[in-house]
Amino acid sequence: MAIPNIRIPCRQLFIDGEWREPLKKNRLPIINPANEEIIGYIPAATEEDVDIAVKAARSALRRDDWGSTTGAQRAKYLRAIAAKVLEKKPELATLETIDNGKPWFEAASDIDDVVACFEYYADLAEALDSKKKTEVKLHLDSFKTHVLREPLGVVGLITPWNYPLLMTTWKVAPALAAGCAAILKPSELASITSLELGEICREVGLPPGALSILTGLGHEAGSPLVSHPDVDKIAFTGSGPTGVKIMTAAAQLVKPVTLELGGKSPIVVFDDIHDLDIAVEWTLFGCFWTNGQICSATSRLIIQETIAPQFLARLLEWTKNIKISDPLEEDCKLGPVISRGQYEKVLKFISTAKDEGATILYGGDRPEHLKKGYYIQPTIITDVDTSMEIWNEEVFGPVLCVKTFKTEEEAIELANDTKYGLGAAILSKDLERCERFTKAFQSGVVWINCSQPCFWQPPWGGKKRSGFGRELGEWSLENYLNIKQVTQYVTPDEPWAFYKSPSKL
Ligand SMILES: NC(=O)C1=CN([C@@H]2O[C@H](COP(=O)(O)OP(=O)(O)OC[C@H]3O[C@@H](n4cnc5c(N)ncnc54)[C@H](O)[C@@H]3O)[C@@H](O)[C@H]2O)C=CC1
Ligand code: BAL
Ligand code: NA
Repeated sequence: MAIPNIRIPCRQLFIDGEWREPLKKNRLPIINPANEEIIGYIPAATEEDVDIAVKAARSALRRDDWGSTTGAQRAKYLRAIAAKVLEKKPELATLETIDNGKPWFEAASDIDDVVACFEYYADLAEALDSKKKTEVKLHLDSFKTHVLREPLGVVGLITPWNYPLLMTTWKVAPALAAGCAAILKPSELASITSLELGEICREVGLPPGALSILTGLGHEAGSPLVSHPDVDKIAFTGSGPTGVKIMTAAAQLVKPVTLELGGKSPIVVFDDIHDLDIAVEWTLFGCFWTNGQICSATSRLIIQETIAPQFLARLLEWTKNIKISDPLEEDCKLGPVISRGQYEKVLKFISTAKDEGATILYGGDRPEHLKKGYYIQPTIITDVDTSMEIWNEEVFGPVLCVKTFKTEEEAIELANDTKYGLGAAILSKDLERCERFTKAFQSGVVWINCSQPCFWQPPWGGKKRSGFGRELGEWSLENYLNIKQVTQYVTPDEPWAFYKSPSKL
């Protein structure tokens, strides 16, 4: 597919089905991480805009054109959105690349996932119609009970910058499938494609207020959404500290939250791998894909001592072979990290590792041939101790740290030696051993003989400080439904006879 040249659209906030200027008229720069240039501006919403969007969402839920839709009717909107996204795939992939820095072909594959995800939730929306009302068998005949699965209400969706339109879709598609009215707050570091989703919703005639899109800063636009008394739920993906703030604010209103907060996932490699090169490639992909900015990145390589020298030598050769370039170049495999802040943060992690006594086996700096842009070489760090920051903290950049082990027990202990619990991977020919690790890993996702492939049908989410709740699959739909018990007394002419009846008049 040809990579198109493109103009950055200038958008306003998408509220109540139309483009509206933020009340305070503030805008934020869009920065292309590949050349550090300002390439446009996004609107910056504040509390006042959030309030207008919440009112529009409430009104959508009250109106028949959204609030009384069947799942099958909502499925039509979701399929129309999917079709439009597919039609605009080259443009959207390019916008994603120049906003986020990920290689164009990765962005294009994200857009394919976006399409598939909207289609998948269209199917689930349809299927919801037959599950909307289900009977619950009771142990007696004088009552009967059924359960209604209703839209939860107005939901706030706060998303990160690493998979901008895809993370938006993971939340928007199930929320709309369930019949909620959603307000999306994308990351200020990569909002362009989420705003384009607003244009797509307008083009397909999604009823006003079913989805509003408020770009802006976390504390100005995200925080008022979390604290708004008329927002029924928050779904969040992002950093741990922001997750804590959101949970604390939501707790004041006893507002449910789902939190996906990243991690420090292990990849355990045994000496009985099927093939050295295949295992090396999964190890690289597990940590360096998406420029290393993946919440589930397997950024701790735990390698069996017997194979370590050979494995690391080959890992080095493969790493040197990774093409680092402008992400719009066709065979780019590693682009820049998202922002100046992230660039400095990642380099600081590397220098602290050095100061703490680790060895930078490869990388650790800006690639020499790229003078501008937030580029960092793929970096491999050895001689790592479990007390070091690099072993314990999420880097969110192309940095892999390595530790060796002798026994299975030691490998499990190292794998679980983290406050996080999102992903975990094992590479080994012995499937019984893989089974033992699957049980032992303290994580929400396990990969066997691979790392990172992520499909929309299974559940996604973590445990420990990686957060809680599950996205994707049918699990995500449940996040946006209210389960209502309806119990009926079926013999209303028979007295309940709990109190003593007074004498008849
Ligand atoms: N789990 C994941 O997928 C991600 C993890 N991260 C981690 O987070 C670090 C910092 O990246 P940031 O973009 O600063 O992440 P962040 O957690 O601050 O931002 C994520 C989203 O939350 C919003 N937000 C920020 N403060 C908020 C508040 N008080 N109330 C409501 N919403 C708020 C942001 O505007 C953005 O939309 C990265 O270095 C990385 O380690 C970043 C992006 C994704
Ligand atoms: N691979 C997808 C999920 C994430 O990094 O947030
Ligand atoms: Na950007």
